[in-house]
Amino acid sequence: MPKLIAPSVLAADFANLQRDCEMLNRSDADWFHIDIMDGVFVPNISFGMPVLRDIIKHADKTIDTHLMIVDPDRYVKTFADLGCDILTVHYEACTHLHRTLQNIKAHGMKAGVALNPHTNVDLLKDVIQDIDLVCLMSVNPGFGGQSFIENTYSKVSELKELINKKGTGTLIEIDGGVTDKNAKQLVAAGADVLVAGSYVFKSSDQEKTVKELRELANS
Ligand SMILES: O=C(CO)[C@@H](O)[C@H](O)COP(=O)(O)O
Repeated sequence: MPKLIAPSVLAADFANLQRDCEMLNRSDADWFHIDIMDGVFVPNISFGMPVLRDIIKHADKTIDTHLMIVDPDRYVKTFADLGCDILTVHYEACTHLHRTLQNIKAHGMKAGVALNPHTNVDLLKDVIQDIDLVCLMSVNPGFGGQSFIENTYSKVSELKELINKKGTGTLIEIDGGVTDKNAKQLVAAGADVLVAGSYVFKSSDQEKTVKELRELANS
């Protein structure tokens, strides 16, 4: 399976969201990565349902939604109704993670779990068979444009080993500080999906950057 690129819309120009969505539609991006932040689980607020509705209206690719919110169960139905394809919740925000994952799947979405940089991948060993995607945070969640945490490579390898051992086919997504400098090493360690925000949207030729990052990840 080819390695996937999921540009993070958090780094888009919010005054020109339709333009940026159309750029992603034209580009080699595989998914739209959407960050929802509540100002409680993380010290930042991104955007909510009305903005997400408009993004989805203009997006013609898989909608990969990363919830950085407390008590995500409250909104599972809402995100399903809006048209999200993948719904990722934080391990650290879920008291009953297994129940939350079943809830997401019951609403017709793929279920993802994100881990903060300090959270050990071993904690997923009893639930990995219920997870479609693990999002390893390679920065502390809450903001775009931060530096990649080098310890991520060993976490990817450990997680890949767990997934292979259990034979679950769970995808590994890396989120935070992804660039051409770390993409190849992340893929070599076992990553399947690379999220890139600033690296794509702050570049002078965004479509070309997506194309080159995708080629690099699959070389
Ligand atoms: O979830 C987050 C941040 O919390 C990410 O999705 C960022 O949006 C990635 O941005 P860059 O680090 O690539 O700028």
